[in-house]
Amino acid sequence: MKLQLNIQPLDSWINIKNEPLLISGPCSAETEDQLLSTAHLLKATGKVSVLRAGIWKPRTRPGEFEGIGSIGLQWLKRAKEETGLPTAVEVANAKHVEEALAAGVDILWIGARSTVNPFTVQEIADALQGVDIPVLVKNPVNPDLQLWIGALERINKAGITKLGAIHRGFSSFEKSAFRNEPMWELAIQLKTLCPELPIINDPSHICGNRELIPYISQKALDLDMQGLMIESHLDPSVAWTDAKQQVTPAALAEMVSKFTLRQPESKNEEFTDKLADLRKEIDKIDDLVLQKLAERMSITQKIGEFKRDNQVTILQVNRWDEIMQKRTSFAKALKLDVNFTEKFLELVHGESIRRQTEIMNAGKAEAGIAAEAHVETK
Ligand SMILES: C=C(O[C@@H]1C=C(C(=O)O)C=C[C@H]1O)C(=O)O
Repeated sequence: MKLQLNIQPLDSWINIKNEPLLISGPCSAETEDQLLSTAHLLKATGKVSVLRAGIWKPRTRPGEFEGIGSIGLQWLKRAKEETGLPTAVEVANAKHVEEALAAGVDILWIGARSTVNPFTVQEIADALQGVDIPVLVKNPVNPDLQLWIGALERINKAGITKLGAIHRGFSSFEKSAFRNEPMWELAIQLKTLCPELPIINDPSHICGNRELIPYISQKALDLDMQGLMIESHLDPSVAWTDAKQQVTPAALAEMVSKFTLRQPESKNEEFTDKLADLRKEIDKIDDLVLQKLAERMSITQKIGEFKRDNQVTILQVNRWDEIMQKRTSFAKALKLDVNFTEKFLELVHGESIRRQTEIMNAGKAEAGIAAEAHVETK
């Protein structure tokens, strides 16, 4: 089902100075001088459309720098007066909203740690009733698309139509090269559910280091995201927060000048004809893959009946191990990604087991079988 949000197009509420839309500024406002100097340097690049700065910082443990607080709003006001750049801050409760509105902040964003809590989001939404201001909603910390959507809906229901999402990646227990796993598929799902919702990528929080930011930014642009929020600091080495992931305004400008900007579609006839031909080939192959999968499933069902009649368990680890070994080395030879192949085979195995469970327990475990099928198709 499509997501019904009442939203206005991004370019009707942000004056995009340069493609791609770039929101930049320090992770935290530290001193008036730091914020103003950074703002002027960003403005001078000619590439930045909005100045961001965190002034209320949610920290995991007490005792760390929790943001400069309300005084930072006055610094942002000055930065805007001096540079002409509209400003954006993170708000995490009704008081933040009221103060930010009173100080003339142009754009508000809701952080990942707030998006996870519907009470917090509702409090912010209530404080925004009757206000006309753009709001950007970061994805929740955990990979839960429904929570992200729920927060967008709450803000939209409060009457905010200048609405966007920020993709900042998701926490994971697994060790990874990223601070937050991009899990692009969630952002893609959100875009599929609501194509008119602008999604802005936040490579700084996905990467957690400067080095990977160009790669993630380019990928986000190639996935047709509408903009980037990149943290910058006049001297990242002395930044009070997130020192490793901030870049200087000069490095930002250089990075952005190297991005390749691509269009979501082309009207070139030669291109569209060739694309249509290639897509026809894909359609045929997908049909064949599905037919073959259906054939495979009917054989596993036969095996299920055979096992049921001979009192043999469904799971056969040795056989499964053999399949994984053989198929992944075949996949390698075919130049298929091994990780992808493993994930695909695991899905197939799961479905094969589910079908055999149905056969083996017919009439005995209807509710459980239906529940598993439901989980898998959700
Ligand atoms: C189909 C079987 O049952 C299970 C499913 C398998 C499969 O889908 O290939 C392999 C091993 C078993 O865990 C089988 O035993 O061969």
